[in-house]
Amino acid sequence: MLDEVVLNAQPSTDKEETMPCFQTPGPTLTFHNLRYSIKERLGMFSMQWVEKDILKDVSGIMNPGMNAIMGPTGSGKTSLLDVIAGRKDPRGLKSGQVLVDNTIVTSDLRLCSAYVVQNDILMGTLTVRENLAFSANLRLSRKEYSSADKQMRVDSVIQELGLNDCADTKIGTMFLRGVSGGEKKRCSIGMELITAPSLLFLDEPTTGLDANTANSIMELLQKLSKKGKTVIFSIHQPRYSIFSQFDHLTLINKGEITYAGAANRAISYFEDLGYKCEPFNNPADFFLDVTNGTVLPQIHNNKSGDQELCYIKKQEKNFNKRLNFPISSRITSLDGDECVSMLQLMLVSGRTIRNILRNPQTSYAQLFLNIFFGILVGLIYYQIPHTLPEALQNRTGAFFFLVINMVFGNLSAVELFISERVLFIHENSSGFYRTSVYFLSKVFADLLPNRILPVFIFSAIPYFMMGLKPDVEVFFLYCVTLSMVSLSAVSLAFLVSASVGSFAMANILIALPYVVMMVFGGFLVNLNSMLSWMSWLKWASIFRYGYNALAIIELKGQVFTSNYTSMTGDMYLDHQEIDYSLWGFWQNQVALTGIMCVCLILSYVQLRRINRWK
Ligand SMILES: Nc1ncnc2c1ncn2[C@@H]1O[C@H](COP(=O)(O)OP(=O)(O)OP(=O)(O)O)[C@@H](O)[C@H]1O
Repeated sequence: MLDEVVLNAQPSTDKEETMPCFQTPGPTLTFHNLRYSIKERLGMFSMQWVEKDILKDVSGIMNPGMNAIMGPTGSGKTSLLDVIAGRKDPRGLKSGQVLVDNTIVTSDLRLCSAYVVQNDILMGTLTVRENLAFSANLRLSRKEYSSADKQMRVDSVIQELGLNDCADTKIGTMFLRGVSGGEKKRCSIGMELITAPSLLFLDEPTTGLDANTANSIMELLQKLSKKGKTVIFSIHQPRYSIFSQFDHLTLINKGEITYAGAANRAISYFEDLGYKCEPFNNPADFFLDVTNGTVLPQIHNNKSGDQELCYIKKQEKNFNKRLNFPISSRITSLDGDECVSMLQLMLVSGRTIRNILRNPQTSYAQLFLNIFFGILVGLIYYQIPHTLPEALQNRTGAFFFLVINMVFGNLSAVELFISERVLFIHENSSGFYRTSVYFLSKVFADLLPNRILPVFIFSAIPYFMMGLKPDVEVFFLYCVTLSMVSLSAVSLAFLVSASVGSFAMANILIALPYVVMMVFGGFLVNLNSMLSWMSWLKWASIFRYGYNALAIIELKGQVFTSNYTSMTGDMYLDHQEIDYSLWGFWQNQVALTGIMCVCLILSYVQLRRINRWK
């Protein structure tokens, strides 16, 4: 269920408070004997799989405050964070439980907690304020929050995160320089704070930031934790000023916990075990050296990690007494699903349109390409005569060329879902909107305006330059045919785009069906003389349906002459075995509509099947 989710959100009556979204007390999270494994193929071509444990029977507690998960590269920090945040594929969890305030939670925890990913995932063409408003509008209940309340929530998050100066600056894209890395990270945190979560997960929040920016991000997190939130984050090798802000430390190495307890007790714990932290050494570096085995104990000590395990057990006992409300009560999906879906559709479509308008390079290129090829086709087939053989050869050639342009001119559609894949996965799994809403927003806001309008421009230019039938109805049917060809080609590109994650794969996969369809289009090869077991492919050819429909509307009822003979268009269509009856024409449109619908339905199915687990 990916309906609107509100976690501990304050009702609108709280709006007079200065920072209502940061007031809630955070829960205590514990995890017990977690064993998480992944399956790996033995060799590249091997059919055998082995299970590799990446978390080995780990337990711990995270109380309200700053909870750091630290360890060397590949130690399992992110995996531990993802498992306790409900973001990792649950099939890999072989044993163990995660409890929040003494209630067992499943992967649904992701719908009622906040998770800030390592690589900021934001819409680059929108400003900081617009991104935050998008999160507020989709995730705050309409029943509890008026538009003014949501606006106020956005303003308070901007103020709290110190984003005032860049609130109206765009995040930035490949073509557009936007806010700084630190501001982007703050905005990502703000996207989650909009729902006033009391439990906040962050995956390596300081990675890629300079020392000062990293420090200010951690100060911000500490400020939030002081207001009672449970902040849990993975971090690689923090400097001392950052380490000193931790309340609780979980040290992990090779999937096993080497320390879990108060951050300020960690040094004495390791000293008790015989490891000595040199004066002026950064404790974080010291702990990593110990876990890596770079530092050896200076005195032999029989104490083991059991001492710390006792500490964990004692804590467990304490928090077990505190029985708060069950976590499930935090998930408040709204009544009136239809209304919610319509609102989501409006908001997501609005963002898509805004994104297209602010990033118009592709649309301009598409329009320019259409005008260019329209004029080119018009010039090549300028004023086609009614004398044979040019009359038929040029007309059929022009139709096939038009269809080719229509199909291949829409290749750019393969990028649609690929370019936003990460954003979609993040927002969808965090409960911003449903898959169907995202899909329909693309259909309404991209497919229709971006793929039909340019077709009419492209169709009109060569039609009059070529001197085809001067008849309004015929011109209209000609435009409808080319639009249908365009839509079915785009739908196929959508299907490929929703099925794969990389442009390289998408280009290979889309080129293959387009070329096969072109060969079976009825112009390059006589389909009646083909091997019978291959000729069925003509039924799946967009080119064939488009070409046949154009040939019918232009050639039917025309007479072409030469010095010695004359030939009707009907005779030519008969000869090509093209059914030019009324149904004969419309069955091409029905087939194109069918291809379009099947491709769109399959695209939606593919979007739903995208792996949302990390
Ligand atoms: N889905 C997966 N498929 C294959 N291996 C995985 C998967 N998830 C985690 N691993 C492996 O588990 C180990 C721990 O990975 P994880 O990303 O949790 O480490 P980390 O401590 O966060 O590392 P880093 O600091 O480099 O991000 C690594 O060896 C990693 O390759």
